[in-house]
Amino acid sequence: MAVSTASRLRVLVDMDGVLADFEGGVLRHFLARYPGEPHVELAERRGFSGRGQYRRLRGAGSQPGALWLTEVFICTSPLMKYEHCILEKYSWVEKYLGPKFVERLILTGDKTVVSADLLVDDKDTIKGAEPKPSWEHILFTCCHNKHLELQTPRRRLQSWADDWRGIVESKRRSNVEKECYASLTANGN
Ligand SMILES: Cc1cn([C@H]2C[C@H](O)[C@@H](COP(=O)(O)O)O2)c(=O)[nH]c1=O
Ligand SMILES: [Mg+2]
Repeated sequence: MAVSTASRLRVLVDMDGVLADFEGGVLRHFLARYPGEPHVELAERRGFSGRGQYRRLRGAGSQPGALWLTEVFICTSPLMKYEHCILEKYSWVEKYLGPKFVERLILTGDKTVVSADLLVDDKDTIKGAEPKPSWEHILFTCCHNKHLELQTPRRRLQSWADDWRGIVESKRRSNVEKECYASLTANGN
């Protein structure tokens, strides 16, 4: 069966805060290392930078899914202090998602230059060299962003129990509609 290219969808799925419990891990690590120190409960987290919120505090005192015709890549930014982080990210993906996903791991400091239809990511603002990224950013709800009100037409995915299939299918429909419209106008209709 011939399938139009607009039906094929590429989805980038972020790692920290989306597939891996980055915030829970940081808090557990902090409590183990600094027992009794003031800390930020997950319910109190605001803003992407946990480090920033901890600084202010001190100053003051899995399972991506895959639908037919949907390519899924893991798209993650390494820490600037990258010595351990890169190996750990590869090992995490191999351990929890399997070797096939290791081939689908994209490490980049700039997600705007990666081409895809959707990017599921917990970071509320994703900026980079490309002012108009090809993907639509779906904000994955996380403790630090759940209080943000999104401007229309921005969309959220509350968790992996939420309707990610609906988002993928609506994107596919919109791509197919755009392709039909483009071919109609190209044919002078
Ligand atoms: C300070 C701080 C850093 N991060 C880091 C952790 C990851 O290396 C990247 C985000 O990676 P992602 O796969 O693109 O989610 O930033 C963070 O997530 N939060 C922080 O507070
Ligand atoms: Mg993230």
